[in-house]
Amino acid sequence: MGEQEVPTGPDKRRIGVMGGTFDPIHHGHLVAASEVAAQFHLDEVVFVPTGQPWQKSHKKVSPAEDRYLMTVIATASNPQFSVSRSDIDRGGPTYTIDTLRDLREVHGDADLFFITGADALAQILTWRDAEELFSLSHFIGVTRPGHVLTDDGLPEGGVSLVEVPALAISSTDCRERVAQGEPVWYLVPDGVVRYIDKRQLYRGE
Ligand SMILES: Nc1ncnc2c1ncn2[C@@H]1O[C@H](COP(=O)(O)OP(=O)(O)OP(=O)(O)O)[C@@H](O)[C@H]1O
Ligand SMILES: O=C(O)c1ccc[n+]([C@@H]2O[C@H](COP(=O)([O-])O)[C@@H](O)[C@H]2O)c1
Repeated sequence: MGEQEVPTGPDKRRIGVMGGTFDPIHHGHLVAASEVAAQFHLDEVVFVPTGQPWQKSHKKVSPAEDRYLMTVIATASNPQFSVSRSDIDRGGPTYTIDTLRDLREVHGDADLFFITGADALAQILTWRDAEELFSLSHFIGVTRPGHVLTDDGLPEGGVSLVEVPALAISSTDCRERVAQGEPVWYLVPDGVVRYIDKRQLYRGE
């Protein structure tokens, strides 16, 4: 496993931020967060489920409370992982610039490391206030099967690229499997399988 050197202040807490729609959260998200936490010696990874993901407004997205609870269930057993309601409670469309400002208020002068898959990293220049994002957090792009990981066009020194164990899992595929009556065991944590069943999510989609 690689060890990563990135600029940081002395004795500052190092906090990973894993933003996502998490509809549902799956093992691809969890492995990415775990691997980055290990390689970057993070003290904590905060998972932040989106409120309204504006770039997914053409898609049906499950209620925020269901996505929040699945994220809590999936991360509960890891003492390094926590979940923030910041994007959900702010209301309106979710912009990462707001997420990072909120986390800065809560975590003082900690170093923030925003974790994105290769697909999300490729879109980052379309995000609100893209140029300012890099002054609030370091960005970590992780490999994802089917996507090319590159920092082309992104600010020098603002992004690290990291190889994580390849899990060809997507939330879209999980939703489609449930809709077709196929299993999602071992693609998502056991408690999330049970929660999807209990709340009858993704049926008939
Ligand atoms: N299998 C995976 N490997 C690495 N990164 C991933 C993986 N799945 C998702 N990510 C990253 O996790 C973050 C949140 O992803 P998101 O919640 O949109 O999941 P998704 O599987 O891409 O969902 P959907 O299929 O609904 O678009 C994004 O930065 C995304 O790139
Ligand atoms: O800030 C933006 O404009 C922006 C646009 C699209 C996505 N994001 C963030 O990127 C993360 C992954 O988003 P998604 O839609 O792939 O789940 C999540 O934290 C989103 O809030 C942020």
